[in-house]
Amino acid sequence: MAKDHFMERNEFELLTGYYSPVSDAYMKEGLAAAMHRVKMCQLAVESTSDWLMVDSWEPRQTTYQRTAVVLDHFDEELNKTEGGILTKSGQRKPIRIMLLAGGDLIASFGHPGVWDPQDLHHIVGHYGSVIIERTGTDVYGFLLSHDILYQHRMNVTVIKQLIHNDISSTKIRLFVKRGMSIKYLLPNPVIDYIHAHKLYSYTK
Ligand SMILES: Nc1ncnc2c1ncn2[C@@H]1O[C@H](COP(=O)(O)OP(=O)(O)OP(=O)(O)O)[C@@H](O)[C@H]1O
Ligand SMILES: NC(=O)c1ccc[n+]([C@@H]2O[C@H](COP(=O)(O)O)[C@@H](O)[C@H]2O)c1
Repeated sequence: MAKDHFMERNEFELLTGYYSPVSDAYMKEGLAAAMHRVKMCQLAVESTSDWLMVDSWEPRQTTYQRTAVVLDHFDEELNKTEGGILTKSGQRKPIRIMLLAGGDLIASFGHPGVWDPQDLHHIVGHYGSVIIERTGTDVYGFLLSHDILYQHRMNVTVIKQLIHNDISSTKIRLFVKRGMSIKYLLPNPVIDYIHAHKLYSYTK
């Protein structure tokens, strides 16, 4: 959906998208070890996408890295180390980095103590965000009500979900735990990997 959005407009040329799985230091209940999550993301993009990739810097970190710091990492690697993108004219141009997230993640910007306001200015003001609508979250209402998001609203692109997709990784993990089928909910190589490594307390 994000790709379609950018292909339809001439504002940006979409270069690539990176999955950046959170490190084990985040300690979110139910998550598999980072090495498995990286592998599953790799299997997913290899089998389904010509523009998505996986970056393993964040999951390799031994301490939790806030999202603002993760975006800085991409900026450092793509724009400072690489010098941006080489254009046809032989010149280098800086790459615009943005946070691609679902509506629920953006709604968490309003949860007290979860995000540092300085980080939010950095993420949305300096980088910008592409938000995919998600069932259960009123993204437009939230954009209006949240002071920092509203201040940087020109840097926020909301993408409408034309077909509602309420798939959730928590539900997928629960299905596996209960021995229920996850066929058609994830790419087959990922399903095979989950079963082969007995992730999410899967027992036959
Ligand atoms: N069905 C969906 N529609 C839109 N965005 C989604 C959807 N599922 C996940 N995302 C987005 O993908 C990113 C990663 O999500 P995460 O790994 O936390 O999984 P999740 O499905 O949101 O987890 P949970 O089941 O706990 O809600 C977040 O930005 C989230 O908003
Ligand atoms: N302060 C922050 O930078 C902050 C806060 C909450 C979640 N996040 C990020 O959001 C993503 C999703 O987190 P949850 O699965 O907890 O919703 C993770 O990548 C996490 O690092 C960042």
